[in-house]
Amino acid sequence: MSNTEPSESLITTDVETGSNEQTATPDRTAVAARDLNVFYGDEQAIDDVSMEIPEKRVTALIGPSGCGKSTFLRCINRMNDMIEICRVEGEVEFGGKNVYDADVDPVALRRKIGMVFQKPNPFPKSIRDNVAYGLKIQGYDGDIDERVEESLKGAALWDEVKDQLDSSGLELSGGQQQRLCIARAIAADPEVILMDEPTSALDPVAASKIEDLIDDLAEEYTVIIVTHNMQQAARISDRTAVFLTGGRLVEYDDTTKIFEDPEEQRVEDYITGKFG
Ligand SMILES: Nc1ncnc2c1ncn2[C@@H]1O[C@H](COP(=O)(O)OP(=O)(O)OP(=O)(O)O)[C@@H](O)[C@H]1O
Repeated sequence: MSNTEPSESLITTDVETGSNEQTATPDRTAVAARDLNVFYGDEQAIDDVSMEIPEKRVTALIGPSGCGKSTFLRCINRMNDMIEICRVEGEVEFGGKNVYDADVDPVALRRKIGMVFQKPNPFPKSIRDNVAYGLKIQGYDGDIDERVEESLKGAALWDEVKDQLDSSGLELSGGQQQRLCIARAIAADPEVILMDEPTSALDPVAASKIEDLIDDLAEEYTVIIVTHNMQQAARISDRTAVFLTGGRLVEYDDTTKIFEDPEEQRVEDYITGKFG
């Protein structure tokens, strides 16, 4: 939330030299979870999680299967609203507001906080309409073709599809379909893009293109990504949050710190493959 003071832990200073000649710009917080608890019926999936996620950075959520990463991600844009037995307590602050406040429109929220899923899910429509569909529904009054082009460029797909915009999105390869879904999210002009294991259904070459794209996206958007692939988290993220069983956030820090010198033995054990 841009009107919130950045937390001290996110302020980068040159500790070694104490130099303040190059004053680093402190990261601003894009999304903050506060005392978040999530239940499916009687079962608790997220246990009292608080964390501030910096703007225009890549934040990775890692941890063993079932530890609540996807649940946490889905809380951020209220995708869990779709799950009847799911109950959320606590707050997720975005844009200076708790997204769970009664006056927040979840549809508008999801335009600002887009989502990309594990399996690419383009609509059975043309490439153009996949990107334009949301704009049309929204009653966008700008130049739709221009926006389609910009979004496809932003998703590093334009050069590959510019001559076939009227072909079905389903005819694209898996990696291209995933980039089309990213273009669809970008078209809505989001601030945050949530990604739930966006490369796990792709071959290594397609996955690597998405990783490069994520790096570019972070220049403009806040990216929050769930990944099972620790090398991927280490390669692409600035911050890493480690969740362990029971939906507890065990450690959250700069990615290099998490991977090179974690505070918690449990985190080191997880990262070195001793469990999970
Ligand atoms: N729709 C649902 N209904 C009931 N329980 C659910 C639902 N979704 C998740 N859970 C439970 O909540 C807990 C956390 O699941 P979640 O999918 O968030 O974990 P995860 O860390 O993303 O797992 P994975 O890495 O396997 O995708 C698990 O115990 C899971 O069984």
